[in-house]
Amino acid sequence: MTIQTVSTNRSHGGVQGVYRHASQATGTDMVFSVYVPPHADGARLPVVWYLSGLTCTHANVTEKGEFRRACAELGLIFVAPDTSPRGPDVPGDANNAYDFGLGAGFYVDATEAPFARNYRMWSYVTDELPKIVSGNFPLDARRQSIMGHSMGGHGALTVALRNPHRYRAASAFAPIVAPSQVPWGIKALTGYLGPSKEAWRSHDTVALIEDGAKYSGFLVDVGEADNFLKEQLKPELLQAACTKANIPLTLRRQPGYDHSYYFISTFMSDHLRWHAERLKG
Ligand SMILES: N[C@@H](CCC(=O)N[C@@H](CSC=O)C(=O)NCC(=O)O)C(=O)O
Repeated sequence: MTIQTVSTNRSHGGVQGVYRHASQATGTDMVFSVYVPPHADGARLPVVWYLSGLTCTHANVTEKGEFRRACAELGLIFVAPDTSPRGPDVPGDANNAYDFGLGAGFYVDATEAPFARNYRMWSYVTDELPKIVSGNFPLDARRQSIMGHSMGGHGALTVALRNPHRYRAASAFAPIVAPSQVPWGIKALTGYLGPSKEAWRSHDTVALIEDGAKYSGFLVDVGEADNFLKEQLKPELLQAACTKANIPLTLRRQPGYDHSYYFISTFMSDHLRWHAERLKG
């Protein structure tokens, strides 16, 4: 499991790195970023995984997420994977749309041809990448948490609900909470998993909760001026499901904020503090 260093930069006393490796999960090269905060020699640190949204690579949050000052203060490693496999032989959307295929892996292991060969982002983010990061960075695997934005918020919440003992905290910015019920999700889940809605339920936050998944609680921020709020995000469905299942949800509706990294970066340090509280000890 060798990784190649693409770049490293000193930042807030720690190191922001970008790395490349050959992925067995996706059958392609994959690029990810890791911020390691200043720390004592030999220390093992808690880690926050960040899953990005449609059209993103590792670079969007790395360059615009404004997480490093808080991670340095709180002693958190921050890892940002890509959102899909990429390469000349990787199939994408037939019409080059932004919401399927390249940059839009939806954090599932595809079962449908021709996507099943490469689109294995569930295995990548929950299995292969954690092993690679554990083997190359000073992380404490007992202290992990996960967050994400939009499609990545969907990824973070579903990964946490299905692995509640591994991820001690989960939060999201503008997550797609019920992909089975909204256009982005219906397109992606049909394309990757096929038409049977039964197969979608384990990749749908609201359906997972309806089906009995439990979690210690979520922090979710949405912008009230987000153009995707009503058609694609539908936070009210998460609120109803959490209320019914007695899952604590802190849902904050932020007036005037949209879907962009201006929104995410504004509330990033709140989320990291919330994670750090739950990653203590
Ligand atoms: N190009 C599309 C919208 C694409 C978009 O807004 N992508 C978001 C994530 S959306 C849900 O997963 C994003 O994070 N973009 C990258 C960025 O740096 O802002 C359109 O124009 O409608």
